[in-house]
Amino acid sequence: MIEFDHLAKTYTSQKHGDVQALTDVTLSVPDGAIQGIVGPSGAGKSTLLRCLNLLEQPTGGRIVLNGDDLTTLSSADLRAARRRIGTVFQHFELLHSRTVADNIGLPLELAGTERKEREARIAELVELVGLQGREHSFPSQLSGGQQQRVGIARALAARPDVLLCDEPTSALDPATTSQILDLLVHVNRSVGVTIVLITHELGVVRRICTHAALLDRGRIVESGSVVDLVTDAGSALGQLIAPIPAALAGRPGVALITALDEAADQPWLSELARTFGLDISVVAGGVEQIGERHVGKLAVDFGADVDRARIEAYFADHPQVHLAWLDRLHAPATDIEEELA
Ligand SMILES: Nc1ncnc2c1ncn2[C@@H]1O[C@H](COP(=O)(O)OP(=O)(O)OP(=O)(O)O)[C@@H](O)[C@H]1O
Repeated sequence: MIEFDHLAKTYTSQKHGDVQALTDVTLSVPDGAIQGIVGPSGAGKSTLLRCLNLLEQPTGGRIVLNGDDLTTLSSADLRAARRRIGTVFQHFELLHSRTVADNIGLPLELAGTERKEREARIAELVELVGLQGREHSFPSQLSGGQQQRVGIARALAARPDVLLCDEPTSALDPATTSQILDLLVHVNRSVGVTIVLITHELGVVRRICTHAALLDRGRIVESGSVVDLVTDAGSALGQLIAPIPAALAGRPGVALITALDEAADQPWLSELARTFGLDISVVAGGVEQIGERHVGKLAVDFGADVDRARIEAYFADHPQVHLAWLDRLHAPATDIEEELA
């Protein structure tokens, strides 16, 4: 478990004075989660990342990793703690004069691991990330996706508790992005490493994250499991991850109906229409795969004159399906939405 506990970071410089990059960040990341952190430019994502990988000292609050407070470590303990956090970078950051194997083994070399043990670990990692046969290639001989595979293997070399991914796919084309995201899920499941992923791309969150947090102006505005967020009609972050068209906001008689897994596949919509003799139409949404879950999210038009109490009574009897009238919801934060689109 990683706990950000009222974390704060203020940069002080003569030129800009005090800049409060993180104000009061409180967030728990469960073991084995893939935690996405999204936010507009300047929200504090990089600062949060640099505090977590111990490159930056917070000015307030704590970061607790499996019970250890990382913000109060001595410099000797700091070195050991850094090994518990592997970082995957946006632009790979490989050493171009070193082969794939030597890049992957670098953290072990720096930690003084003996050669035989290092070689065995490198072989394991090469297989894990699917780079068999490329061990002796140099980074310049690899595609972007292959270079990121090296970056992921290197970050895992010292068996960290946390894999910190900083925009890991934003330098890659869509097909390669998809392969790298699959690899991150594979690594998460097979090694059990917790992943914290900083991204601008909501599609990445939708595709692989189990948990998400929205950071804005140095604060966590919203956080939770992705499934809870996208099935909560009042969640602005859920709306960003799995949007219903903004044009429908506030339209009378339109409700957002959400359902999970088996419930998402049930013919409850036609049952509803039959039971009440209603003409209803689905105006947006569908059933989507979000991570491993099946999430049904539909905007349904019951007509402006519908007897809401009767419909609500039906949903009260069907707790696996949720209903929220769109004209009773708050408008989503469109400025953040535009930046993250
Ligand atoms: N070394 C620094 N000195 C002073 N201010 C800084 C420093 N690094 C970041 N900041 C400021 O802190 C705030 C948060 O910046 P940060 O880079 O963490 O945001 P971000 O969400 O990662 O943005 P982006 O997505 O554009 O990279 C911004 O106002 C930024 O100007």
